[in-house]
Amino acid sequence: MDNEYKSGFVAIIGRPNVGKSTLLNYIIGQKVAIISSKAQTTRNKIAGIYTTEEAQVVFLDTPGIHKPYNSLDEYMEKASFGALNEADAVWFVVDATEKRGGGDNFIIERLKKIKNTPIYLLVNKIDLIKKKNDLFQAISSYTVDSLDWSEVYPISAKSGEQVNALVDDVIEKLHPGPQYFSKEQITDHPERFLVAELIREKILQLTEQEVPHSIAVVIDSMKKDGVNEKLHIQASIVVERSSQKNIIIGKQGNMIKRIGQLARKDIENLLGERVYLETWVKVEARWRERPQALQELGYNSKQDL
Ligand SMILES: Nc1nc2c(ncn2[C@@H]2O[C@H](COP(=O)(O)OP(=O)(O)OP(=O)(O)O)[C@@H](O)[C@H]2O)c(=O)[nH]1
Repeated sequence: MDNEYKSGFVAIIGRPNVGKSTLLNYIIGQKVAIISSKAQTTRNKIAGIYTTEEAQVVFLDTPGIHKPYNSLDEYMEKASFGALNEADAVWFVVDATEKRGGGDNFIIERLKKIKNTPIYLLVNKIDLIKKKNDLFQAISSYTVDSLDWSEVYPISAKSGEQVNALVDDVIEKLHPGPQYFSKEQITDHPERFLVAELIREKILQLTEQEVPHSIAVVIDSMKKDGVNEKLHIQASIVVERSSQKNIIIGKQGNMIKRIGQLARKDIENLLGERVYLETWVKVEARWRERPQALQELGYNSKQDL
């Protein structure tokens, strides 16, 4: 009988928008990675921590992979492949409703270089597939002329179908190891980071087109003046052009108000306390192309890779 405590790292990788963050959130049961229907939502490697009496699994959620375009994209790509080197297992997630494409092949080629680590194929969004044959075709497009997957799981990160079996399976394959984090901890990122991500999530959800990729959110301060006081959070929303600033502020400040209201609700749920949220919108021309600006805005390669 094997009573030893097990632990390990599982990297979740895949093209943008395939449902990696949704899967992580389903498993952890709390909002640790932000979700939106716009691609490239996840920028930093986020560890979700799943702890049971028998095992602890640290999940590394990686930014979606695509061809590097600017400094920020390069940073995102490095973060994704960096996570693979720390992993005891890799979950490659694909979208059952999308055809296998160049982006998938690019990742598959990189995955081929990994030795001695179980690599799973997760065919996600099966709740959207109506015909059995369509699912069969989706799966076989990733199994033929591809990697020799350790396991193949058709799943739905949204409804949770097959997700528990998948988690049990990966735990089964982990080696004995220590419990790295306390059982209450669900992520290793500081609260500030999660708070900033929740604000960014609301902007992504409420604005359209060019604005989303040109924003960063920085938490300037988080403090409490007294025991019974609300937690006072000051946040800056950084954009690249003044036209974007106008969009985020909205007519008579309506947009920024709405962003603040929705973000505050989620932040209060996350932290379990009342929050007073103050936001400013700042213009920083071309911040995505300047490594210095990326560092200042918290995309610190030394710290995060
Ligand atoms: N129907 C359905 N939708 C899903 C499922 N999983 C994810 N989605 C949706 O797909 C979209 C993208 O999900 P995310 O979890 O943000 O995808 P991601 O892979 O983390 O995206 P990036 O952060 O851009 O890399 C969201 O609108 C999700 O609600 C699923 O199993 N079924």
